[in-house]
Amino acid sequence: MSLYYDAVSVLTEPATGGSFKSRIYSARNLRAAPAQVYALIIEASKWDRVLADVIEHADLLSLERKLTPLLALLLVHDHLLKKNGIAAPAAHPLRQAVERHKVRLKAEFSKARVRRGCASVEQFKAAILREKREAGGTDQFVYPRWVRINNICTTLEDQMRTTFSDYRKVETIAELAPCSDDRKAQRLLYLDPNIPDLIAVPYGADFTSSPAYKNGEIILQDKASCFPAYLLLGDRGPSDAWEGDLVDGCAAPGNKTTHMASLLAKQGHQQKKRKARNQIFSMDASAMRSKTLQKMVSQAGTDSVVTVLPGQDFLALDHTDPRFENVSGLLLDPSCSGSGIIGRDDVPQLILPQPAASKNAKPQGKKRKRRDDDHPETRQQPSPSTASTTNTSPSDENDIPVGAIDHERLIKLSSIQARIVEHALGFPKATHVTYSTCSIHLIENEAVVARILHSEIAQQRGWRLLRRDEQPAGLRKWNHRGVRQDRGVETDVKAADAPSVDLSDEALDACVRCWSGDAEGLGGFFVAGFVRDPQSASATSLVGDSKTEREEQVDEEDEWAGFSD
Ligand SMILES: C[S@@+](CC[C@H](N)C(=O)[O-])C[C@H]1O[C@@H](n2cnc3c(N)ncnc32)[C@H](O)[C@@H]1O
Repeated sequence: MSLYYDAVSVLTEPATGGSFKSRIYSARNLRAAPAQVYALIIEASKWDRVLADVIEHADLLSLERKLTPLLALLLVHDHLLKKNGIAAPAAHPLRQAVERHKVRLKAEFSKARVRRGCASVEQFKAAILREKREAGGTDQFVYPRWVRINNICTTLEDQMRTTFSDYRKVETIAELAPCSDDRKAQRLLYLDPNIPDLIAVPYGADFTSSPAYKNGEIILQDKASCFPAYLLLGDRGPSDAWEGDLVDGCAAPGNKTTHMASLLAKQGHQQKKRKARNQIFSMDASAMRSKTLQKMVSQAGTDSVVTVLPGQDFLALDHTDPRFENVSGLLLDPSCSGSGIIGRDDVPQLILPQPAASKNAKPQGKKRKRRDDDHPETRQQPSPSTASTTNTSPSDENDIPVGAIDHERLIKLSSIQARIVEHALGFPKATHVTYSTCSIHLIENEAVVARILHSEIAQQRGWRLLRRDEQPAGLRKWNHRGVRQDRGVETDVKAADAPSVDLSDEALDACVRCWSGDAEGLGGFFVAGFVRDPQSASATSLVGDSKTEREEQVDEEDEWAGFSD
């Protein structure tokens, strides 16, 4: 019986870091085998609509008051669909609570199958998976698995000859949509037109045991997360290779750091000839997350290019420190509300039968998708992508959006975000800076950009936005650009007070956006680039600014409690 209790606790406890699967496999409090718990949840989630119907029609929850909706669904799944039935002794009270109703349950299950015109359980399963996709809209919007080729140790051509040799190229992301239960079997591949060396494959594809993944030749990184490094380093070649050192100020787990290293490697022929190689200083204020960063840097083979500064607060970095005197480019991807992160199929959102008490209030058999507040036992936080596909979760690095987002919190976040970018603008030789978030909120995106452009440091030193026509080719043709007003977001702000941003059309066109729920297969994301003419200002006036920043930081100490360690 521990299998079912474990599955219930996994589904109801708040999500912490890591993917759903990795959380189960690393959980210390499970008594059943993690593989069994995971398999039960995944299988039951495929059948949830049917099982909820069967349980409601059999009146199981009214007749067996000990069963909660979630426990009932898991038990009935095994009772009806597992060869050996419920994994508990025959005399166990909960097993008996289900088996007492076996005739009714079986009859309702058969009725549901026949209603769909299916002759076998296999046909039935295919039909309900189709229904699920249609209901979830996932037949229209495809969220693929994104794979970035790591130019430090391989090339796209090499990978096409090896890891992807038996994959068939398709022309659109829509063709990566799952069309059967077995998504892993579909060896389809889409070459991304915006980001060089980026591939999309069907979401179910698993590379974690492939040599290319283990050797760091391929990195699982969402497309939007590749925008900042590409915007910063662009399509440079041997003749105009990047000059100077780079900083990734908010770097863990390290996707964008290793992407910068990979882009530099593409221009690397130059580096061999030069005495001084470009260095990347990569840091994270969280000591714990810096360990992941260091691990990722090593796994990607970038140790010789990247210097990790563990536990380093970017705002405390001294502009006059000789180590940073050649820093010309900085990438800032600070903590944000995470409101652009899509749940995808990480934590299954189960449709449950109605609990006995509320059932009489509604016509029998009517079902709706349960909201979290209907059933405390299903309360769970959305999980990533993916993000992060490098076995880290945006929940580690950003706030997790649950329902409406607190406006006060957004204001605090945006103020730190702006301070972080303004600090970046003060490095004496800096000429290029990118700012990104996985938030969909104007206040964390375009509004931060406007605030930065108006800042004293930006004005003094001649910083401006990198215009669309100056952006790398792949981003120039990306059509989702900055917005003047929030779109489809849920906050506690009244419509009349909703902010709008004072940026010119050209400035908005310089901002790059991604949205979930369209044909691009991404979550919400934002990135903008800032540039300056190196001749346009001196660095001397900046030392005083940085002291003030540190003083301000003490005032806002409560913000720093947000780190996960
Ligand atoms: C969105 S995550 C970064 C993800 C990372 N860029 C990647 O692509 O893998 C934000 C990170 O910024 C770090 N952070 C926030 N404020 C910071 C600061 N002032 N200095 C350094 N790191 C900071 C957080 O600890 C968190 O790990």
